[in-house]
Amino acid sequence: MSLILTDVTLTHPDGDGRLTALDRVTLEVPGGGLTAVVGPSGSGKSSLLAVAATLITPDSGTVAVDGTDTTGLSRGELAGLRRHRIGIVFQQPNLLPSLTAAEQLQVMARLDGRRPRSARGRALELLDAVGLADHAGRRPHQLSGGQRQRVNIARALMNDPGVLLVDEPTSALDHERGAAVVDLITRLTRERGTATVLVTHDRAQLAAADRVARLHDGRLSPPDPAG
Ligand SMILES: Nc1ncnc2c1ncn2[C@@H]1O[C@H](COP(=O)(O)OP(=O)(O)OP(=O)(O)O)[C@@H](O)[C@H]1O
Repeated sequence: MSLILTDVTLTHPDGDGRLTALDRVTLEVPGGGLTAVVGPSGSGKSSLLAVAATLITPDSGTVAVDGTDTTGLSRGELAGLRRHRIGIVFQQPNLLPSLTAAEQLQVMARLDGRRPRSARGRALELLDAVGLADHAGRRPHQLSGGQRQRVNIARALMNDPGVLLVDEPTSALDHERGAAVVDLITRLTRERGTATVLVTHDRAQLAAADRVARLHDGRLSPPDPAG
C-alpha cells in the first residue's frame, strides 16, 4: 500500500494569471506509516490532499495509488479507484443525521453494491476498532464531537483502502479529544498498513507521525523523521 506523488504542479486561476498552489511536489508515503503535512495557511495543504485523492487533476506530474498510475484514467475509473483504494476523512464528520453510527458505515458498502449482511458485520467490526462498539445504534446527535469523528474515521476505512487521507481531523475538538483521535489514526495506520497522510496545523500532533513534510508556498521540503 502506498501513495506516490511525483513532480506534481497545480495552478489555479488568479485574476489574469495563474497561482501556483503546488510547485513540483514529490512525496512518497509508504504503507503502515503516518506522514504529517504541515504548513502555513495557503501553503497548499488542501490542494495536496485533493490531488492525492484524485479529486483534482494536476497540471503536470503523476499520482500513483497502490502502484496504479492515475494519469489518463477515465472519470469512471478514477471514481472506482477512490471508492476502493482511498479513504478520506474531512475536518467535519458530515454524518447523515437520521442514520445510526453503523448505518453511516453500511451506506458506503451499499454504494458499492455489497451484501447488506456482510456490510453490517464489517461496520460493527470497525466501530469496535475505533472504540464505539456500544454506540452502533446511536445517531449523530447522541454522540459527542470526538465520537462523531471516530465514526467518520471508521467510515473512511469501510472499503479497506490502501491510502488514507486525513484533513485537520481535530479542528473541532479540544486538545485531549484531538490527541485521542490522532492516536487512533496512528494505531489504525499501523494495524491496517495504510499509507496515511495527516494534514495538521497542530504541532503537538507531529510527535505521532513517522515523517513530517513541510509545505511553504506550494513547495515541499523533503520529509524529516518526526520527533
Ligand atoms: N479553487 C481555487 N481557485 C483559486 N485559488 C485557489 C483555489 N484553491 C486554493 N487556491 C489558492 O491556492 C493556494 C493554496 O491553497 P490551499 O487551500 O491548498 O492551502 P492550505 O495550506 O490548505 O490553506 P489552509 O490552511 O488555509 O486551508 C492559496 O493561495 C489559495 O488561495
